[in-house]
Amino acid sequence: MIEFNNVAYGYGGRDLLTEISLSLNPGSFHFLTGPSGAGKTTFLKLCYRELEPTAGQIHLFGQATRDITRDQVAELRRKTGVVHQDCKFLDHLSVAENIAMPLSVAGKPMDVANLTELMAWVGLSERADALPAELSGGERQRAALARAVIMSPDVVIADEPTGNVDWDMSLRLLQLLIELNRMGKTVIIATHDMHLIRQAKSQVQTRVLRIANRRIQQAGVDL
Ligand SMILES: Nc1ncnc2c1ncn2[C@@H]1O[C@H](COP(=O)(O)OP(=O)(O)OP(=O)(O)O)[C@@H](O)[C@H]1O
Repeated sequence: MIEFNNVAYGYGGRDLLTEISLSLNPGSFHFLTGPSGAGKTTFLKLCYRELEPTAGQIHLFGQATRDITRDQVAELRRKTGVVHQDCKFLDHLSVAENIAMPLSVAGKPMDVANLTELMAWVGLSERADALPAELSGGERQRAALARAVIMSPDVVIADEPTGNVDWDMSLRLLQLLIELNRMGKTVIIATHDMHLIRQAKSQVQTRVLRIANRRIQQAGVDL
């Protein structure tokens, strides 16, 4: 589903990531960890073709990213739901309208029942008409997750989804991501939080990837 073949990426001519070869299978659950500035967000951006590698090849859904057309990029983005680290919203629109935004951008009709169900799933039914500025950190993250999955993507990528929330909320967010994985979605989570990884390991088969020395290694079982 996501294949890296001897990939390198750097900003300004200096490699940040190098010799990355790995394969993420459909339905798998991955954590990506590593020190601040190691390149986690950069790696995730390569996984949804926000960035193209400076060397090597990436295949997403069987397609070489280098060769794909603009239309195919749009299609590929629809298959991948992303929860960004800073989860931005359109401040003048309600939470429900923000969550439904990917549908309007794609020119798809809004299925109200589906939106209602999705809002209930993330526990935001009561906040549908609120403005983003009125949400707590945990509510923002859950709204961002709902927005990321409204197009029924095959892959869900979350960049530090629990960075600014307490432990109870972290567990709640993790639970939602585990549920998505049980529905068959491939899940990739970047996090510093080893407690979160341990918690997930007790519930779901996960692979932990760690960035060290510009390379990505599979972490051992000692986490
Ligand atoms: N657009 C950019 N231009 C130049 N340098 C960048 C750019 N984006 C990121 N970097 C640099 O690349 C390095 C890796 O950034 P990245 O955000 O991928 O790391 P990270 O592991 O996600 O960090 P954190 O855990 O702090 O979020 C950092 O040194 C960062 O300053």
